[in-house]
Amino acid sequence: MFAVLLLGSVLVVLIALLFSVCFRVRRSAVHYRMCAKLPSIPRGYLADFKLSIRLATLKPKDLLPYFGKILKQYGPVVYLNILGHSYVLLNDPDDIKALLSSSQHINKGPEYTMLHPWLNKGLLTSGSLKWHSRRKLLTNTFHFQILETYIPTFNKHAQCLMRKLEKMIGNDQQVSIYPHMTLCALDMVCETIMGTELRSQEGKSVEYVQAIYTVTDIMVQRIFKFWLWNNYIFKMCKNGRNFRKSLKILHEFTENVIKKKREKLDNALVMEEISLGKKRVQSFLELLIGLSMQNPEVMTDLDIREQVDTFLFEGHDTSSITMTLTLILLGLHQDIQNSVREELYSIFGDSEREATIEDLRSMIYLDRVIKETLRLYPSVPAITRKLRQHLTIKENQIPSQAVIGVIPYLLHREEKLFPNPLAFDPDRFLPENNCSRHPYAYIPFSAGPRNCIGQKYAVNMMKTVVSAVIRQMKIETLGSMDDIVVVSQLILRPESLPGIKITRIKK
Ligand code: HEM
Repeated sequence: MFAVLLLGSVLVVLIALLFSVCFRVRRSAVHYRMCAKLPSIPRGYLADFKLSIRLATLKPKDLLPYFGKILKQYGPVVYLNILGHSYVLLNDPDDIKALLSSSQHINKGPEYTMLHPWLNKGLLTSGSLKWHSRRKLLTNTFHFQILETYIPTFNKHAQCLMRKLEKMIGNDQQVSIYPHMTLCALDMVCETIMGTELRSQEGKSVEYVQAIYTVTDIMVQRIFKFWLWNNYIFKMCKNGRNFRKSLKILHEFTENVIKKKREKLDNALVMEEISLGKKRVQSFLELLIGLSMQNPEVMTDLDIREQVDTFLFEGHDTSSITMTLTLILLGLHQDIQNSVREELYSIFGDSEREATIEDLRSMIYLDRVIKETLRLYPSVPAITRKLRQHLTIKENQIPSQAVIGVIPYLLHREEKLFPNPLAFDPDRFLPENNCSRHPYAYIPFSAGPRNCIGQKYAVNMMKTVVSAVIRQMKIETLGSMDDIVVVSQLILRPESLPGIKITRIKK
């Protein structure tokens, strides 16, 4: 009897396995049949293998131009088979709208899993279920009334930056502003969102910033170098060891930020008020700590750390490169810089007072300058999604499980969307020019339900810093636009930038 039962069970398991294999093979066959109908670069085992090798061996600075060439030759919809994985590049605003505006296609591509050891399932990397509840929760902490309270902190750190830049005035030295902008942005994000002073501009968190560079650099290498995909191989190689070392620095840093905040809130009464919802929640870290007290299983320490890591990274790295490039581009276009300064004089006159939220709103021309900087150099140069269902775009149907890549860096340089695309011209964003443009032709903050939660925050921060500099200093860039060399490392990073010369403006 026992033997019959055992035999029966084995049979059931075998049949289930057989069905599962058949289902997968069938699904895979359907998948590849649908992919075969998509416009593509030359196909075949050899061509696919060559493509994978090419991507793995390209220099980082050549990646975006390489995808640019592919899109020019085969686009705007191109299928790529990278080691058996289906990728589809989209470069038409209508198709991009179909993808990004959908509430179905909100799961990120597999490259984001490389971020998991660092950001775990923070807002940027989480999948649908967790993402929905967290996004709803955290959106409140970016309400415009809360953003307004951040302006004095932005001013404080902008003034600290000014004091550092002033030391570089007049001694004919070439200034590399990117490291200064990075630390300034980090101080701002940490103090506003986390409510904790970092003083990185005073030389306190250099190790953290260096660790971010190491981690993002290694992650991008891993995305394209398929032999590093395997966890064991990765762990054993030099890159894997450096990655772990830097990760330790990053996690200790954020754990410290959280610890400091917890200490600040250690006053039992304040804690009680937060958990009872009596106190107005000011920073998002307070909100998360308050929730973890009410419901420790729903908001664990790891849950808090993943959001802190995500917001510190996304918040400072994206804005610092944009502020740097805005100043460099203004230094290359003196007429545009003068127009920005005129606008600032019309707002502030000769006064040296700090900017208010109303002032920032009045900086309409500077707004266009920042938009144009983000057009040429979107801080997030590429976005991916993994389809959970088929996606229909015009005559093409892309199967579920395919990974879609949208590359704002290339989209924003399309001649038919932005004539003379390499020219720096803020007037492209005059209302009369905006209204005839497709809303998905310009997407530096992405679009749809998974767009950037920090967009307004970032614009306020960038206007505060750039206006503080341009009100008091003349920037001259020593070089040309060709000297701006950027690479895609999940976010845009400079490979080399022209230096600038700073002169004080005589009043
Ligand atoms: C120039 C500044 C910025 C740019 C260009 C930018 C751009 C973007 C883009 C394109 C995305 C979508 C990424 C994707 O789909 O993979 C995104 C997401 C995100 N950004 Fe920003 N960002 C900026 C500043 C900020 C700031 C200041 C913060 C926070 C303080 C922030 C927090 C986030 C978060 C948390 C997400 C994930 C949102 C989600 O998936 O729901 N960003 N950002």
